[in-house]
Amino acid sequence: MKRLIVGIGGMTNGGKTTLSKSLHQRIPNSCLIAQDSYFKDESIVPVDQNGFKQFDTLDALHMDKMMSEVNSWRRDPVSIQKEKTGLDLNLSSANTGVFVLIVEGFLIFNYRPLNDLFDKKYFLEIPYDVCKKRRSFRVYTPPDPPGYFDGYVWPMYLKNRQDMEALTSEIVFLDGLKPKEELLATVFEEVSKEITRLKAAYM
Ligand SMILES: Nc1ncnc2c1ncn2[C@@H]1O[C@H](COP(=O)(O)OP(=O)(O)O)[C@@H](O)[C@H]1O
Ligand SMILES: O=C(O)c1ccc[n+]([C@@H]2O[C@H](COP(=O)([O-])O)[C@@H](O)[C@H]2O)c1
Repeated sequence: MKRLIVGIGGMTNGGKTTLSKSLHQRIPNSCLIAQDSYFKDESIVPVDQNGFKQFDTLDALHMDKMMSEVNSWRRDPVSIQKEKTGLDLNLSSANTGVFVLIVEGFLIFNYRPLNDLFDKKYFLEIPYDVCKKRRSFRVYTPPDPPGYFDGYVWPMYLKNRQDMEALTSEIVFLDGLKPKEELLATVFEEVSKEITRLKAAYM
């Protein structure tokens, strides 16, 4: 049984969730893990010197829990898939197939233990004004307070991006302004090639 782990990183509102969900739908035997399911409760997230809650850092996330999910999949992708989809796989397809884990999130390449696991890394980027506009339509829990984007989110993006580039390489940067269908086609084609390569190596 072969495994492939694909990372869909990117800026806030770059289009990670949209792309990852479509990719998951298109790829058989795939699972999806989203980093924003692992935010700590706001009551334990500290504020910075400006009074802004510090959500845009690894400390705001239960990365231990996220890693344990990822490692469960690595140990036994068939069981995890069955758990998530309710569908059983026959043994021969379980043995010969390629299982794909899609991991999406804004800090997935900043966390070394996770970053080390990716076979393919994509990063969706969009310009400042588009990012600010898309974010203004999103309602997080808790919602962004006034001034949060310019006072906290954007400066943290710049810092996190610098840290990411110091830590990792081989990232494919994607222009998040491109139509959703085009982004999906690009990534799907590359991942499909990798699946074919792994299948051939298996035979
Ligand atoms: N390629 C795209 N072109 C235009 N809008 C997009 C594109 N991808 C996503 N969006 C929109 O941008 C917003 C944020 O998308 P989302 O996938 O939730 O981003 P992220 O998960 O990176 O925060 C949503 O309103 C979504 O419909
Ligand atoms: O999902 C949550 O619980 C949550 C609570 C507060 C804030 N967030 C924001 O979620 C952002 C990352 O998610 P995303 O989908 O915008 O990439 C990050 O910029 C945080 O400020 C997310």
